[in-house]
Amino acid sequence: PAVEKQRWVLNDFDIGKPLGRGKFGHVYLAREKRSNHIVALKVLFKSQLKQSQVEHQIRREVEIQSHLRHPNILRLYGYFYDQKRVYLILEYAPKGELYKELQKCKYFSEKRAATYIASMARALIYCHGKHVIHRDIKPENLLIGAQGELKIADFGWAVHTFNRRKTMCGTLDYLPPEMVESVEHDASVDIWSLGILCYEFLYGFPPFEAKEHSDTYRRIVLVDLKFPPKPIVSSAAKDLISKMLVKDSSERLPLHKLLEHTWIVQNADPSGL
Ligand SMILES: Clc1cnc2c(Nc3ccc(N4CCOCC4)cc3)nc(-c3cccnc3)cn12
Repeated sequence: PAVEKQRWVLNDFDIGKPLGRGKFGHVYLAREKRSNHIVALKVLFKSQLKQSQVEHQIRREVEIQSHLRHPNILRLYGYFYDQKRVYLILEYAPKGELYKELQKCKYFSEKRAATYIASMARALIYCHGKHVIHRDIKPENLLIGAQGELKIADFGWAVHTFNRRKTMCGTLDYLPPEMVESVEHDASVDIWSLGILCYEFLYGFPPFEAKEHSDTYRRIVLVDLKFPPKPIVSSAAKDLISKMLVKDSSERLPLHKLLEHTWIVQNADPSGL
């Protein structure tokens, strides 16, 4: 559509209040002057991107997110840049950041948690169908839409998995580095992270949290999964989490099976908002 070909410039927007600070710059509320369309404008400083060598990551984020269309994935409408900055034109999420909501509530009810997890599963099924792995599912990357629905934002760590044949026929010798750089993991990394997210929604902290990184690392590789006595959580919820946090990635519950799990069927709001 025409909007895709649009060459945006900063002057096309009225800039509003800062919504918050990201790692490489600020996010502002903004209004596109011709359409009066409200958007979020993420401003990234080229100097900082260069310093942290993340230009390719931003380019990948734009490439991937601009092609995804799903109610639970934040839209990326376009981008532009000037001398010093890169600007991402993003869908505005009117109810802000999910992790602040989780901090406020401490933990979510089983109905709210299941509704969020079901919508995340549907968004990830959509991504995986397009050979996109998010790889960075966590509360900080989730925003809340106008009807309270979850929006996966920040595809900074997403990758496009080449639907490669398992064995590369012929020699690898002629493959460029980016082809040989194997996407060492597959889409099941997002199932694991969704299991962590489900646990954190229900208990208020992630399952393998520890003071030292080395302890967290050990608890993850051992899958040292414990369910505290409080808050009281149904055995159906614990059963689902136990089927997602499995060391062998091929044994993790597939996302479409998650949507048929008793806990989801009995607790998720079918509107999926
Ligand atoms: Cl991208 C993108 C799209 N929409 C948002 C958004 N939306 C948003 C809405 C509402 C409220 N408020 C609601 C009333 O209470 C005060 C906060 C905050 C953010 N925030 C961020 C963001 C990013 C970094 C830090 N902090 C917020 C990024 N966004």
